[in-house]
Amino acid sequence: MASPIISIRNVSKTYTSGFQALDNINLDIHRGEIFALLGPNGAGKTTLINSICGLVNLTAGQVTIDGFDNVRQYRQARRCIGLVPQELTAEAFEKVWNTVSYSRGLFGKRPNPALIEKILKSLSLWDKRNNRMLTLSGGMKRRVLIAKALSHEPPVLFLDEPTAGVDVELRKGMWDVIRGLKQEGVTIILTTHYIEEAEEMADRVGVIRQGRLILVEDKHTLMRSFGKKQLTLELKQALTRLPDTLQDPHIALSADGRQLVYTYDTKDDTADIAALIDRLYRAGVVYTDLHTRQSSLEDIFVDLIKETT
Ligand SMILES: Nc1ncnc2c1ncn2[C@@H]1O[C@H](COP(=O)(O)OP(=O)(O)OP(=O)(O)O)[C@@H](O)[C@H]1O
Repeated sequence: MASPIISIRNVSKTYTSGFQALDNINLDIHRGEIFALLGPNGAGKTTLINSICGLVNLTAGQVTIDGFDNVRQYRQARRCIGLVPQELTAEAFEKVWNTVSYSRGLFGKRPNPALIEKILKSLSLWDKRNNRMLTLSGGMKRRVLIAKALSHEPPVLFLDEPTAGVDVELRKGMWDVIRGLKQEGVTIILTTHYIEEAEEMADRVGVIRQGRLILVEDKHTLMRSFGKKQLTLELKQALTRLPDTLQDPHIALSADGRQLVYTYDTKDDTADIAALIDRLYRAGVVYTDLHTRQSSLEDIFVDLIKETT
């Protein structure tokens, strides 16, 4: 297997306040993947990103980026990274084209107007290139920050809450941009509060809680192994209680007695829908409709966070 593009070994961070924000994190990021870092507020996501990018001094441990140690070889390591911070900071009076070109210059790269044009076009910012930053909407400002982060052609892009406060349509547009970057070979690490965002895009998911990485898993494997399915039957007549023949830990009656919900593991071969239907028939339970629902990454995430509380 190819060497990881980022390697994080035994990383801990205790702020000067004495607060331990990261506790012995070990993680490899694969080349070309989209890795989503999930966790509740204050879990340590931004601290981890900032630690990798060399913006936070590590208390212990080591990070290498494309083989470069992010402390001893800071300049080389930093060149490999584009960082889009959570906060929308921008030079208000600067024009879009200038601010993006300037960012490239900061990394000692020669001007490359054709590249800047390509980046601005891919982010639908081309017609805004002569606008001053203060005239842009929040969604546009965020895209300018992505353009700045990409201006020096880094192989790795960090996106801290890329779609926070962005409306649904723009969020979907942003997802397309991120997918496009992956197709160009950029490795992407993002944090998000919108679990749907991770479900939509991530190849792998990491869950961080109270400074500890409690799970790292391929998204599809995670959804298969933790996923549950629910079969809901709309009853013709409300029941006051479940008939004795239907007493089963997998079967529940809704509070109003109008729905019967059968929950089963997607990987459980013993889940037998035909047998359930037969039991309902024998118990004289008549239903008018039925539908199934697969648990989302959000359900899994909420369960995970609960379990480790
Ligand atoms: N400079 C600092 N000094 C002291 N404590 C800090 C500092 N920066 C962050 N913290 C604390 O470290 C913890 C982790 O913060 P961090 O911003 O990494 O969390 P997060 O997972 O990114 O949260 P959010 O989802 O709210 O952005 C929080 O409890 C925060 O208060």
